[in-house]
Amino acid sequence: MIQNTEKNILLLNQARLQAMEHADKILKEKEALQRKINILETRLSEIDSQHKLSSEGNFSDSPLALEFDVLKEENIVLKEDIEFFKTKLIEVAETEEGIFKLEKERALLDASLRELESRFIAAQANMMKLGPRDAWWEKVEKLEDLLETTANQVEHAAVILDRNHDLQDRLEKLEASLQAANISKFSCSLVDLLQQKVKLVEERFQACNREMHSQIELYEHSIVEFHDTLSKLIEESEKRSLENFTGNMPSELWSKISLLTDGWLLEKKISYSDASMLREMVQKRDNRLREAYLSYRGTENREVMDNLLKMALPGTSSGLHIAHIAAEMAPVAKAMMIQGLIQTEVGGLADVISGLGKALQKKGHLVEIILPKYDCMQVDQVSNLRVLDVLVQSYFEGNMFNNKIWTGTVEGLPVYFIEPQHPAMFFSRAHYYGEHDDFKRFSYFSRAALELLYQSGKKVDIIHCHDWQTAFVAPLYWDVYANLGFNSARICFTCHNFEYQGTAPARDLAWCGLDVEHLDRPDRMRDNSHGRINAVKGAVVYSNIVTTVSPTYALEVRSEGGRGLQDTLKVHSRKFLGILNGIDTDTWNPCTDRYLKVQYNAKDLQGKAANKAALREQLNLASAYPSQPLVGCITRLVAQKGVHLIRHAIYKTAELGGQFVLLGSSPVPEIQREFEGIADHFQNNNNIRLILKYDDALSHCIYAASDMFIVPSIFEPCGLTQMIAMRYGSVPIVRKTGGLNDSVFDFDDETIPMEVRNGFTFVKADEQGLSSAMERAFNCYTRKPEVWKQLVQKDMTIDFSWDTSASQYEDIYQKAVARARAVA
Ligand SMILES: Nc1ncnc2c1ncn2[C@@H]1O[C@H](COP(=O)(O)OP(=O)(O)O)[C@@H](O)[C@H]1O
Repeated sequence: MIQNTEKNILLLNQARLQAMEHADKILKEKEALQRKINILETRLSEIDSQHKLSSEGNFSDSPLALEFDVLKEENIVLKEDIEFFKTKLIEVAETEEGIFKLEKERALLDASLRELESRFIAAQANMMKLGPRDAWWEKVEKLEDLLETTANQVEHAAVILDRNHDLQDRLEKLEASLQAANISKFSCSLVDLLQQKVKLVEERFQACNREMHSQIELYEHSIVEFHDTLSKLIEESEKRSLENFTGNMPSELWSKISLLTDGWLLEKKISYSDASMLREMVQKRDNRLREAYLSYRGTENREVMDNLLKMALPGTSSGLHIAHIAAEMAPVAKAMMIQGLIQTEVGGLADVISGLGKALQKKGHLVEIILPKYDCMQVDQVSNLRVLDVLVQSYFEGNMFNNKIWTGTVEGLPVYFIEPQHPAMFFSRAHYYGEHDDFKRFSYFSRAALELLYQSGKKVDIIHCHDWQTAFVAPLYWDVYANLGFNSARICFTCHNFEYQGTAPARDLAWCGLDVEHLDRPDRMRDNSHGRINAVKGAVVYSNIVTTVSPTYALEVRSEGGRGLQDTLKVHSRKFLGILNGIDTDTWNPCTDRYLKVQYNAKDLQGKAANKAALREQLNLASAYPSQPLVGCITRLVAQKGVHLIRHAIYKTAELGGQFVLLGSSPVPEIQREFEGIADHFQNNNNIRLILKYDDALSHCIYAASDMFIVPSIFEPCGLTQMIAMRYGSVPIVRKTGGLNDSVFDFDDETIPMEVRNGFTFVKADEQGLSSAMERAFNCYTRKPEVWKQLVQKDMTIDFSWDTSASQYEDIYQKAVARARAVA
């Protein structure tokens, strides 16, 4: 469409050039006309003098004298006509003035068009990234229409010029007639003819004049309208680009610049100081850098680089440089269910990395993620994935190994993927976790990730590692890299689940270059209950900040929930705290969720009902009673999630006359088999459905369709499903533990303010507790539909976004950095 617009602009310019030529012609023609009129006047005066001569010769009484008298009168009339002609010519001149005015407008229009063209070119660069484009296209279409109208008017002006030609022809004929009149000594009939022709010319002139004026008026009107649209378009374009660069897109853009910078540095194309200046500008969201990048994007890499460097002026930055080192990240490396005996932490961590990363980036920090390059990751979720023209070497088991470094953006965040060139092919196993050599794989990765940061010459403020897989980063950083002068950062370690601690024989620590003797001590990395070393313990001891994913869980793990680490956590309690996770409110948004049959919001619950009907149809559930309550449950089927209580909830729902949908699968074969048995049992029951697999799309539909949501966990570090359920208007029924205790507040608990009560809870992990909570929920649903509706609406509007949690992380990061700077 932009190309068409540009074509139209070109056509319009051509038409205008033609119009100018025509205007020149009109001028010339006018001059010619003037000359001819002069000639006519001369001839008439000649005739006059002849007439005089004749009068002096006393022909007054002769018929010739009479004829001369008549002619004299005719001449007078003719003179008057010529005078009239002259007036008309003046009017033509005025018309010319109009044309000149028009010409001026055209010049203005030309300038505006040139500006528009350049804005179009600039806008083209961003066009593909603009959000909803309908309004934009509408404007462009309107502009195109206007251009077309203007072009038509110019064509019309050309027609008028043609008519002027016609007029000239007629004048020529008039002249010829006059000559004829001269030759035949002014016969009366010829004079008549002359008069008629003059009249005709006059009429033509008038018509032409009127038409010209109306065309000029129309043209002027179009120009005004054109300018209006143009300024609106410019205003809108500026607004859009501003929105664009402060909204979601800039993340992507800044991430790209950041990745380019690091790539050039690693490829030794730019110096450390240039790279850090560029990074600082990225951190400050410096507009000059953005503009330089946009204008040189698509040209040679060298050119982009030179121009970005030109922009790199020293400055100060308030944002932090934060590098997350993790084993998962949604949606590119969100762990999948693995059939096998090994229990794996899946799901939650991946969501935290992208959710927290995006929220911190929005707050103005420079956030980077380092992940392993798994062969099974979803590469289609990475933008601009490319391998750097450099190999980063890292130490492992006494040797140096090459690592390929891939870069790309995921959800607008810059991500580095490390692909080890190690014979064991650590991350080409078609699985994320659950390999016999996981300890080796992830200690290798931790070392390589630090090596990447070190070799990039980055002055990172915070290195944030997660769970046992990257817990090695903390001791490696302080025992190895700080000694090399790479010590600007503070280490934050988040344990998402103390169930998994990464233990191994002490000697295995040496693989990644850690000093076994130095670390295999009760106050360092030796496990508290057996002789192995413990990766999570090492991170707790060696990190500057230690967090877990909810305040209640942080309390629980200081007693038996710590799975042996309670004493260590108590010793380090001053740097340990719980921060409740958020949910990704872009992914989990019933107003925009593309998986839903109908999108809806808290004010319009009809949409929710439509999703319930759609899911019932999809799963072949009874649909005779739209208000029959539907209970949902989406979970990994592992002991932590309270599988026996989930099973009980299915039967209890059937007993209470509701419908139950379970989406889940288990890495534990016995549990998987048990639930397959329950699924078979209810196969012909049109109120119970068990879908024993991992299905992201279906999970969205279940959140939207269900009225209640069961989370009966034995322990739950944070839990995301209860928060997602609330956002979709499904009231949670949960056990009071960990993050469930921090996010769900019992509807009937009068010790809590009414406005925060949002679900149904039970304390004891037994069937009675769950049954009683379910009965209370069913009661409220069936007996007090209005109260229930208000509860649903309240739940849907609770803010579970990452914003609050990210602010807490920001706060502890900043305190740690400030302490470090004070010490320095
Ligand atoms: N079978 C499944 N199919 C689709 N999504 C699932 C399934 N099981 C769990 N999930 C998703 O995984 C995430 C679970 O996060 P969380 O509640 O923190 O539990 P976990 O302990 O598994 O990390 C949620 O986003 C949930 O929707």
